[in-house]
Amino acid sequence: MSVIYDRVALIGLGLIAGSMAHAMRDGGLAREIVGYARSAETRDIAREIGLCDEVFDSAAEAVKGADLVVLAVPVGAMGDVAAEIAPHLKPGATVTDVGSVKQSVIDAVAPHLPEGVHFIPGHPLAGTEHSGPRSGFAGLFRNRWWLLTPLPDSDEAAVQRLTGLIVAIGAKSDRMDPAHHDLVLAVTSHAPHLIAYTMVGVADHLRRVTDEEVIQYSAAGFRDFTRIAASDPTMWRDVFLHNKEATLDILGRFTEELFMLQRAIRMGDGQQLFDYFTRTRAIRRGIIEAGQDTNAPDFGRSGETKAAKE
Ligand SMILES: NC(=O)c1ccc[n+]([C@@H]2O[C@H](COP(=O)([O-])OP(=O)(O)OC[C@H]3O[C@@H](n4cnc5c(N)ncnc54)[C@H](O)[C@@H]3O)[C@@H](O)[C@H]2O)c1
Ligand SMILES: O=C(O)C(=O)C[C@]1(C(=O)O)C=C[C@@H](O)C=C1
Repeated sequence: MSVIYDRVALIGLGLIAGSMAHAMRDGGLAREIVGYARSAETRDIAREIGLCDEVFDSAAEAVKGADLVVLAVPVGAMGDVAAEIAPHLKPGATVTDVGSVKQSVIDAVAPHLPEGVHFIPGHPLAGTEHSGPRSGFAGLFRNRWWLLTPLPDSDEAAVQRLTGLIVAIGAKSDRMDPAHHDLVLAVTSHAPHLIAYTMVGVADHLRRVTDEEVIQYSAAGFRDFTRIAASDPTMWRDVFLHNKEATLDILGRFTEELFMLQRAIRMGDGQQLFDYFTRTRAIRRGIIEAGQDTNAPDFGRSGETKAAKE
């Protein structure tokens, strides 16, 4: 493959930036990959494992001369990072982000960026419960969606070039309106994470009553919840605080459905339960038939756990 950007600067050196670095290097997609992370420990690890060609001690230094700047920090930190790098950006550079929420990132970042710099917000729909500079791997984005939410005045050539990188990394690219993105992700990612966190919290309370049985005999479904609930607390705190309206809307709908099923159980209404589960099974089968179930089993790669990062 051929070089798409001469110099790429990764701001934040965790799971997503690290996976991009591996994928870009494997594909020869950038002549030079440089990076910056806030914590000195993360920068030292990144240097030790050769994650980038060079790791700088400031974001301002890292973005100098970069053709593509990727903001890969928690969504609550995007605005401050944008303010810090803005005076140092090369004219004509593209700035993108990988945040899990789009409208609030646009509101926080766009006002800081100078004219002549192309801001193209994005979100790869791929991740694991691991984080930190050791957790990335080249195959993370393979066959996964990577959504772009360009602004009305985004430069089409710049969007095409970024799309070229995303496709070369192995992902599938699509465009979406930012508010619509936030609603869709509230359903497919944000509310499910909150439910997983809650379920594991409930089990933790119960564990004290049942003397560890809940954890010891945890079945596959609950294990999946614990994987999700091991995700990074900073990242997910920021997701919920910055996609508040959509998440609360979906959680309201979720609660109504839960009460409806709760009532069916109480009333012994087996038909209602059966019909409901038949409908949800058909949805799952539809996803598989459409080839959308790309959650390959090798995603549980070694790396720091979210809790042990930074
Ligand atoms: N993990 C996922 O499943 C996933 C998937 C898609 C998108 N995202 C999004 O990607 C972004 C990064 O997530 P990740 O999983 O790579 O996180 P991570 O915790 O693995 O890495 C985050 C990096 O940002 C750095 N950082 C934190 N605050 C900073 C600040 N104020 N200034 C500079 N650096 C800072 C940390 O040192 C770390 O290097 C987040 O916005 C997240 O919403 C995550
Ligand atoms: O597989 C996982 O660990 C994930 O939760 C990844 C996941 C998701 O919900 O699908 C999490 C957050 C992101 O913004 C994108 C992807």
